[in-house]
Amino acid sequence: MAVTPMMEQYLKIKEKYKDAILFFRLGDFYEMFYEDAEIAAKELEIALTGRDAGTEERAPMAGVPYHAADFYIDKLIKKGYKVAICEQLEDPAKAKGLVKRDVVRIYTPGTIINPESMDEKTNNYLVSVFKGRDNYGICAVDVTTGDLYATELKNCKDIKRVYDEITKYAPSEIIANEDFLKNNKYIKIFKNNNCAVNIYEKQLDYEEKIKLIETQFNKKSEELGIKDKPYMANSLAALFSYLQELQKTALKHINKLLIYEDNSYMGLDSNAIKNLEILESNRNKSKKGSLLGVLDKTVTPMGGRLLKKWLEEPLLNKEHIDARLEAVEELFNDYKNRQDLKQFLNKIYDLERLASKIVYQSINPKDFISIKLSLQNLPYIKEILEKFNSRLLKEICEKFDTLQDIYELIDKSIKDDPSTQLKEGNIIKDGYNETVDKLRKASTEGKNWIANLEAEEREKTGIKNLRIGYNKVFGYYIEVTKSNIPQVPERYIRKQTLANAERYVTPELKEIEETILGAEEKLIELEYQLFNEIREKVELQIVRIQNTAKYIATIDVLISFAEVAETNRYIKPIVDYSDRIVIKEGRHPVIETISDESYVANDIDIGPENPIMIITGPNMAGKSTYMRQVALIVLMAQIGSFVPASYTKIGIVDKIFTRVGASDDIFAGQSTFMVEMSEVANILKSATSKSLIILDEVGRGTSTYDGMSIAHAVIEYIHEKIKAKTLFATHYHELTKLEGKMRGVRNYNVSVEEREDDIIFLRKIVPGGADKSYGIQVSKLAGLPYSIVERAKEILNSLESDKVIKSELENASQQLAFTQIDIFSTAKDSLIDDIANCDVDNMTPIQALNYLYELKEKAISLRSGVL
Ligand SMILES: Nc1ncnc2c1ncn2[C@@H]1O[C@H](COP(=O)(O)OP(=O)(O)OP(=O)(O)O)[C@@H](O)[C@H]1O
Repeated sequence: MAVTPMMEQYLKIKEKYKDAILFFRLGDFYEMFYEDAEIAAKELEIALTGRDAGTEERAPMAGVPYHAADFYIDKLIKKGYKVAICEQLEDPAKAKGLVKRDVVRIYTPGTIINPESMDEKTNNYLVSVFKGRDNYGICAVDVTTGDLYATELKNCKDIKRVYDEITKYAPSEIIANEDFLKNNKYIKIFKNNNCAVNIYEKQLDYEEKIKLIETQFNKKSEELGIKDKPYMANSLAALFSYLQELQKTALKHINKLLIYEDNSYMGLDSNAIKNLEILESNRNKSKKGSLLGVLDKTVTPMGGRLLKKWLEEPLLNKEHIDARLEAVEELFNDYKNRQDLKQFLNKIYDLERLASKIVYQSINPKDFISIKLSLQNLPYIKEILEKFNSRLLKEICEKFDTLQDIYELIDKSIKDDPSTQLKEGNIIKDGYNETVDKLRKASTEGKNWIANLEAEEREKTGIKNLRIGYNKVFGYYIEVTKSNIPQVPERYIRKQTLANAERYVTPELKEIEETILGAEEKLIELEYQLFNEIREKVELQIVRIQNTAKYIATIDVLISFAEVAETNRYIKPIVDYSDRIVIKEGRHPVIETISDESYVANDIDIGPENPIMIITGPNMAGKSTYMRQVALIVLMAQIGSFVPASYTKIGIVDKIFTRVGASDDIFAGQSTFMVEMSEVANILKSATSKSLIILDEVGRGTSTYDGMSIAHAVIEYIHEKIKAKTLFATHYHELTKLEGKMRGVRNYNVSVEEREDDIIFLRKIVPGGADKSYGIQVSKLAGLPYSIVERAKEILNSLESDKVIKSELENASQQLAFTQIDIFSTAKDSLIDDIANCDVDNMTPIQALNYLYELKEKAISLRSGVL
């Protein structure tokens, strides 16, 4: 049996889009067939039916209504499918034979353009990566806003670095050349985070690739800054050809290429962003409980997105930081104008995403009203901006384009309450176009004619409930109920019989109908055409709209900083190029807002002569909080925000590193200790004297001695080679001995007060090392059942007199002395004497451990001939 012509058409198109679910437009529905239908029925929870395909078996079919398609497309995309939209390319009513159809757009996670389904304060990035040996080109685009960023990583042997760069964008889709995907353990992490990762390579000559990019921006490669950046150019070319294939439209809103270098911003790797809980809290993966959660008081989606970007890209240039800080200060001090500005910002819609909808031709008349209502506020915003004097606000004010010509165009052309559908009319305002006015008159007058005719016919026939109605099949008709049929005059022509009524037409009614319907049809067509013309006119101004949108975003973030500073009692930090970090009465910006206990402020003062702080103290005392608070205050200062402290002077930091707890690599299948060590290695490789390093219990992942030795060696390396400012929290109290031995090392502890069996956390950082661990007391505080705490104490006591442990320690120390260390016999004798004279039996395990540690050091010194 031959398949039906429509099915043949379907199969032909489907053949070209095998990897996508094909939405095949049939009238008011998108239908899916065969396997696509089965997937859609399951994933979208819609009915699976069948359709005669001309074959022996009916073709499985599932469909969604055209008007609700966005919802279903989103659902499939979120589940990782690609969706191809096949439209009718001609009016079915006018088509001769089979309606022409073809795919007009393909949606993937990184290319959906329906902003309603996204969090408005989050960008949706598609990242393109090109790898050539150890060089990488990376670019990221948000097609809903037109934002495009690109960078190149040269001689990059560390794939984690590339992972960090991509992770910054939290992409929903990555395309890359095959090389990049080969043996790349991080791909799994992206996929686990619901990011689609696929190979995409366009077989073009390099010259053709450059041409493709130049055409997109209408600029030469020198001007674009990609001339000597072949890897970046490759990634950009792949991106644009991919988008063109998918979207089949010119991408006019992607008109700016923002190139940045490795050192354009403070280096913040994915670990730091995660450990410092900058964008989301680690506990519940939400904005609440993160720095972003505290700082975000933005009122526009554009501001919300920009704030995220600023948080990930703290500045390095004092002048730029100061410009932001001065603006925040001015807004902070001027409550009245700040509130006025905020009130106007509050009325502004997402201009960036609306501008993109113009390009994609998915904008509807109501969206235009949103644009108009937004633009209406811009002159007031500019007026208020004129009252400010700080550099940044002045500059924004000067460049601020109020877009009033666009406002006027929309105002005079689009109705205030238009329909959302383009093909329903009711779009164009009266007075904008003469023909529209005329047609509209004809159609409204036509309606009066109908009303008059109805009254006339009632009069003539004496049928009181005679009524003129309309439906799509018969057009206008006269309806008479069954009981009145005997009164129907002969000139009525019967058209339809209903249960209780009959429907008729008359020649006169048909004449009026023709005039009305002709006018309405023409009106709808003309309104549609005019709407497209207006859209095209606004599209020409898209860059201006985008620029204004960015200024609005900037003002919004600066106001947000000022508001938070006021609510949370922040102060303006001083930034300079000194190498010191001085913070007085600093607080953790997040913990201070969510903690039940009142927050205890702490100081820090580290610089070239004392760059390393070793911080000891019991569990729960507040070591991690303190270290994170220092990093967060530095970061806040460098994004231009005020900070939670009473005084702050920050010597600009080039990178912040953190080594705390678990990281993404654990998910890539490495052991805790492996991850810990490779992270430490990475920090030691990348940090400079201008960096800030936070190390929380490094060495914990292995046995005590190994761990302690590693911690010791790491501190030594940082002290001698890197000289970075380092905060090192540890439970190894032995490390506090380094204070006397290395000049730049200082001991601090988070103080506690011991009361009988309990401890009280004072949360104050004080000089000196802690001398006890209080592990059991802390577990009691943490709610460990009483019986277990008591049992733990018993065990501790028994351990303290446990001979087995002591003799093991003794054995170990003897082994150390005899077998491992090659030393002169006299020296060896002195060690043996030491061990022999030592009263191990009367030591606690801790003392014994300390003793062993001393022995080890002594043995090492002996070997190097120091003694
Ligand atoms: N300065 C402070 N003021 C008030 N509360 C604090 C302060 N510092 C820490 N806290 C509270 O103490 C809790 C524990 O702090 P933190 O996790 O920093 O301890 P820690 O010493 O790092 O513990 P561990 O060694 O077990 O990791 C925090 O969650 C917070 O609620």
